[in-house]
Amino acid sequence: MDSKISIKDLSKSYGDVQALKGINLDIESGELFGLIGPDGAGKTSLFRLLATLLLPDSGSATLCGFDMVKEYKPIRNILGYMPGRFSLYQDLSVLENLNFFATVFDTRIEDNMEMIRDIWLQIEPFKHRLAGKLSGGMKQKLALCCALIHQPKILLLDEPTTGVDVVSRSEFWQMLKSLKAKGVTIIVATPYMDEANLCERVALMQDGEILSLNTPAGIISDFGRDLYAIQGKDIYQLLLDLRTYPHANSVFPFGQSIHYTDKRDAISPSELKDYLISKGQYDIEISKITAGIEDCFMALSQQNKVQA
Ligand SMILES: Nc1ncnc2c1ncn2[C@@H]1O[C@H](COP(=O)(O)OP(=O)(O)OP(=O)(O)O)[C@@H](O)[C@H]1O
Repeated sequence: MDSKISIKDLSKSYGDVQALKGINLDIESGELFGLIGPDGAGKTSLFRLLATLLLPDSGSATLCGFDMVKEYKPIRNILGYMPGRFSLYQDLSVLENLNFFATVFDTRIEDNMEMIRDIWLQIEPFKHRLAGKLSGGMKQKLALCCALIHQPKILLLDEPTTGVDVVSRSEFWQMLKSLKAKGVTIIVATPYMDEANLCERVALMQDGEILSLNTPAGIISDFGRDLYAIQGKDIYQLLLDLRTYPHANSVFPFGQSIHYTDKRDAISPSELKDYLISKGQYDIEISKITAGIEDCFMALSQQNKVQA
């Protein structure tokens, strides 16, 4: 069965808040796709519409060829949804949770073991432990097993790695790659820009709109400006001084440095350094760097706000 997702002009508002503003998106069968954006971008609203838990104000979507509104029943059978926050029963054991989700879909754990075996083996030693007593990483693995127990064709994962340690995050992405190899179409929503690089294609979202839709490499190659990392002793004053530099195009704090682009095509770092020294800065280091997804997101977001 073709497990494509096709979204056309999808909009959703809650009162005055326009959560989704005419989203158009096609996701191929078996693709590992990322919805990347900060809190409030509209990722959960899009998932809840696709999971047939909300009705759109306008627009449409098909999943595996089924219409999201008219054919919601077959969609519920071919879709696995792991919501961001609550999805497990904290006062049921690991095994009881899994059994519960299997029963909801009128199936049995043993009939679907092939699909979940790799993940299940990691949590089986804790099968009698209450879900509420599991670590964050273990809860996430159990939630993934529960979302997969009916062998869905499409899997929606809403911020699955939020609040999870680095090792569990990396293990989780490894699991997603194995699921993709089994042919499951996967959409992962995440606020972590670095996770974009683990997807085949991503949509960068903000304020209910898609700012860019491409492969991670394509998004980076569209950045189109020289980017500099600037360090100095007083990072906050450095930020203020750069923001008042007449040639500054963008100035964003980034860890221990400031990421800077200039309005001019070519710049002389020594001229910029002289300006900063004239402002009382010292121990300044300026180095040209390659843009990351977060730099691209900031640039697109700034551009979008200027156009609005
Ligand atoms: N039930 C609701 N009632 C009113 N406003 C809502 C509701 N659900 C979401 N919103 C608003 O819609 C916008 C999009 O929210 P949504 O939850 O879809 O975004 P998100 O990217 O998933 O962010 P988050 O991680 O915070 O959930 C936000 O401004 C949010 O405050």
